[in-house]
Amino acid sequence: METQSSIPFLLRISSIHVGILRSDFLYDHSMRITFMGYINGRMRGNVRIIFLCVVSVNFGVGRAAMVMFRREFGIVVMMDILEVACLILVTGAAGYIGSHTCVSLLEAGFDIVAIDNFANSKPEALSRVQEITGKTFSIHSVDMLDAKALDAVFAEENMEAVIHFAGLKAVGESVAQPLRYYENNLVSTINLCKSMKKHHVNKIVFSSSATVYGAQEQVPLREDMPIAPVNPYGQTKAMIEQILRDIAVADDQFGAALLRYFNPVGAHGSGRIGEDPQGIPNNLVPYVAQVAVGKRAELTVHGGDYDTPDGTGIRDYIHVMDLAEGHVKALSWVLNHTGAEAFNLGTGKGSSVLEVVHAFEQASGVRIPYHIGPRRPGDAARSFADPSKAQQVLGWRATKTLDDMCADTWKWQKQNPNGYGE
Ligand SMILES: O=c1ccn([C@@H]2O[C@H](COP(=O)(O)OP(=O)(O)O[C@H]3O[C@H](CO)[C@@H](O)[C@H](O)[C@H]3O)[C@@H](O)[C@H]2O)c(=O)[nH]1
Repeated sequence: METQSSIPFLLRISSIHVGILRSDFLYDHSMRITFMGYINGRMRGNVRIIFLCVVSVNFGVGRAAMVMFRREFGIVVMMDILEVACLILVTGAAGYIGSHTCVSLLEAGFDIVAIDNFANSKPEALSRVQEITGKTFSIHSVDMLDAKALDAVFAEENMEAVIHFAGLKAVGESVAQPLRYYENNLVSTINLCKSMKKHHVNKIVFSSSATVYGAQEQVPLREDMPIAPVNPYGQTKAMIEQILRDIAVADDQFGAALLRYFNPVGAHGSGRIGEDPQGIPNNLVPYVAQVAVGKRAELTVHGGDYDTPDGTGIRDYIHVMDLAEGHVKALSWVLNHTGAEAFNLGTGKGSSVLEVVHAFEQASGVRIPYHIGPRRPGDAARSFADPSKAQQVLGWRATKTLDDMCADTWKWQKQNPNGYGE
């Protein structure tokens, strides 16, 4: 496996522009391959025509470095004969990781189609994605258990690939309601794969989870370790990974990136989008943020007697914007590859519960009251990634620190004490 970053694209003749060339003219439009005819100003019988073929398929990298003419006068004829229109379906787009990934996709130059049933998320998240990026996209309010409604989206839009986030995700709830989890997560994915096949869409990035590893003794966790999920939520992630692997065996055009996230936290740097848990947060950082903003009295630390330096559990927290960038890299990879591959998306560095609490206190300037309670059933003492495969194959690595994660979470929480509201 080698790092690969070129992007396939659709070609279409889009437009012809004729204009006056001024000094420092800059034609800056990523995502286009532009064929330029330049007629210079000295029209003395020997009109010189210079054809330049300008290639920009860099999805945002070095946009401004495209073409610069330094001529005082002249006529420029620009014919956009080829246009990249790489349209990506994002399922569960309004969710926490989905909405942040939409921002990264749009900023990288992809077009998106968003679908969500808004069972656990708010349309406001997508309005804010449009506000942050200044870009619009179509939004379909669709429950993926409704195969017909889902297929209608495929019939209407001409997608290249899918990023599949949609699914139920609460571990405790999955133990209490296993059938609901198996039905929702598996049937919606099967409906998705059927529509993909019918409409010849054969590339997918799947939102898996480090939870598929279960309670492993050995850390860091590597993709080639056997997986052994310990709750129905984790089982659904492992089963979907297997479904996608099986499709890849049956269809040699099919490509799937299975992204195993560690502990996503943080928010977009604008503070406009972030995690908006329903009810009492199950996860550490949203809970700490709600204590800091005064919505909860104190944190219960689940166990202070683990075999770790301060006795509290260790996890690999990863900034949600690093994770979002990981999806863009995985998408670029999957568009150029077939087969199914799992990738850990983590930092490779573990932090204890108390380290998180103290980093949050630093970032917010607010003291976080806590007490040490009993261990939470099913929790491992430590879990962190070996992220080297994603680095080598996708060319991705996390860059943000725990302090960045806490600062951005705090900004979001302070600006939006009630999340996206009603
Ligand atoms: O109120 C709380 C909540 C959590 N913790 C501790 O904080 C750490 C992190 O817990 P949490 O934020 O709930 O994350 P995980 O239990 O590691 O699970 C997350 O990470 C998994 C991936 O490894 C995902 O699959 C899960 O969906 C996601 O909830 C653990 O040591 C917990 O015991 C507390 O002490 N108090």
